[in-house]
Amino acid sequence: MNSSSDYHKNENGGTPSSSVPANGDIFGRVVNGNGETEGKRRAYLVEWLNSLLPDLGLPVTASDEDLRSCLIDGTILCRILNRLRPGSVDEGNKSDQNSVPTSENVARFLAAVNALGVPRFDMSDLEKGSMKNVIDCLLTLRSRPMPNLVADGLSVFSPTANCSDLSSRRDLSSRGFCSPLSVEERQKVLSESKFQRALRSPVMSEPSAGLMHHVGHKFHELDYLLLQNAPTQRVACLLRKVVQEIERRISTQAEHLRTQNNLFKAREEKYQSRIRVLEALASGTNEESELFRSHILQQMKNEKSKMEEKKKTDDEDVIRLKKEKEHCYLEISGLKQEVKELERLLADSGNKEKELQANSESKCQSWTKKELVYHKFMDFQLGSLKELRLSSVSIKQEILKAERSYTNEFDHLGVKLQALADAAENYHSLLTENRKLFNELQDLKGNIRVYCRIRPFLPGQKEKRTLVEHIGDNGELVVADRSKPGKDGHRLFKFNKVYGSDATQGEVYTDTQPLIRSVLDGYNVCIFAYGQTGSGKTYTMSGPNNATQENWGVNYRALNDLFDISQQRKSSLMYEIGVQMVEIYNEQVRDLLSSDGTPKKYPSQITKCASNALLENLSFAP
Ligand SMILES: Nc1ncnc2c1ncn2[C@@H]1O[C@H](COP(=O)(O)OP(=O)(O)OP(=O)(O)O)[C@@H](O)[C@H]1O
Repeated sequence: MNSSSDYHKNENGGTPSSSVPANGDIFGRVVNGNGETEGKRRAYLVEWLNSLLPDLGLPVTASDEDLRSCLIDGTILCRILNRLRPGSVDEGNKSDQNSVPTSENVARFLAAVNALGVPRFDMSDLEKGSMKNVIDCLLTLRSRPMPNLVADGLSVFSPTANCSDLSSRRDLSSRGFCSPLSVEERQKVLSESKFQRALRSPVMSEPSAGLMHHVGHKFHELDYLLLQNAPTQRVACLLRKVVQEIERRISTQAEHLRTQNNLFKAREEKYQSRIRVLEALASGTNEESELFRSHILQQMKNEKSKMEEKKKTDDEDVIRLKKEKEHCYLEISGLKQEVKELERLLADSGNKEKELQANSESKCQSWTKKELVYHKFMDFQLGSLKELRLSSVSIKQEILKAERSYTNEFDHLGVKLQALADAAENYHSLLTENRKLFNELQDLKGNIRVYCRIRPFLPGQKEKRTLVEHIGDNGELVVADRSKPGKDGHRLFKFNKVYGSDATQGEVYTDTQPLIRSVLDGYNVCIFAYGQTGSGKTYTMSGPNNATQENWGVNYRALNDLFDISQQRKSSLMYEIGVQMVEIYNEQVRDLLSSDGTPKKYPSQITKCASNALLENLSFAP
């Protein structure tokens, strides 16, 4: 019963979202005028009419005259009735207004309303009278559950139709031709009505474009969420919901199509059986029944053709819906793949997020450690900086102090330097005087000095006895030859100095060394050794073979002093030192520094000697 009530409510154009109460009780109260104003009732009516006929476009604040001008030709009234009960009345087409008088449309509407038992209005009310009756009539239609005219065996025919006469219908009804339908037929018709309602339900009435719009809206929402960086899980969930919604709608559509198919088949069978019954009846009746039969047959044929057309249209709808279904399946499969891809991406992003999180945590820890280290380092550096500042201050003070002391010292040094400069001025004169005195001393010692050195016995001569009897400090040497008698046995020799057999190379050089200084003072000096073979000349002048510094002879020591003294005097004097080396043997002079490597004989006797004591035509090594 509830579904039936809902059905009538929907059939009458009530919508749950409408601000006009869909409940008939409310309109009943409006009709009864229990406090509601006429304007409000008219507004209710206008709103209902707009919802019933969306193309009507009446303003809610429409006046009685607006309503009258809208309803005066009767076309809208017929459309209202046909919307409430399709096929109830023949609608006058706007384009046919010239051919169909407007009064006929109103008359058809009034006849149909009268048949429904709804309080009607007069033509004059609509033309020029009060619109109250018109509004009452329409609101009653709105509020009253609309009887199923077919189900109730009622049909509103056009006044011009042959069977519009109610009496005829009553006759037919009494003969059982137009009697109320059986319970089974009622249920079928009711189910057909349910089917039609299902077709007009939000699911079925929602065209595929609307469905796609809904899906598109979901995707638009998805895009919006993606743009808003919504969690990917929420996006995946939303996609799943979209897919589920599409699947649900497609399955609902398929179910309705199957139901519709079954209904059409059942209805076709019913009409076929009815045709067969009527044909059987027609075979044995009179003229009246023949007429009725032909009428019924014609009507049934018309209905059959209409149903076939409708079936054809529905088949086309089925094909179209199947195509849409396939298209939706394809879209669903695509969406599923996208969902899988998104889930995979979600998993990847989750893993990456974890990795990044772990990396960021480890980096954060390392940076924290580094920060601590840097803080410590900075503290240490700041401490060091403070110490440096303090030390720099103290250093500055010390520098200032040192500067002052250096200034004082410089003053003292200036004084000393002045004294040194004064002393330096006298230095050269003193030095010259010193040299002069030194060389005068050398002259006093004698320009020619003869020293005697006693050679010790060689290792194989230990059994021999020395002839030296006495060596005096003043250079006396007494040689005693016991083999010779008298004075010949004792000979006295006088030298500048006599060196005993135990005298070292250094002691021998001690008396020669001042002469080297005289050389650097510009005097010519000659040192030579004289004696018989094996007496020790080479040993004294050069030293033994492989001699060390300790055993150096006079030559090496003299050259060494030459270089030392010249180095000491290099600030004031520059010396050029060279050497010539010759051997004179058996009155032959040999150049020992000859460049060809072999000592060659000097070509002539030494007859010339340059002022600088160099031998002419002899090799000179600088
Ligand atoms: N003062 C000395 N102490 C130790 N040995 C010495 C000393 N004088 C000379 N001799 C040794 O005596 C030997 C002869 O000496 P050296 O060759 O110097 O004599 P010479 O006078 O140069 O001989 P020659 O005229 O034949 O060249 C050498 O073996 C040398 O080492």
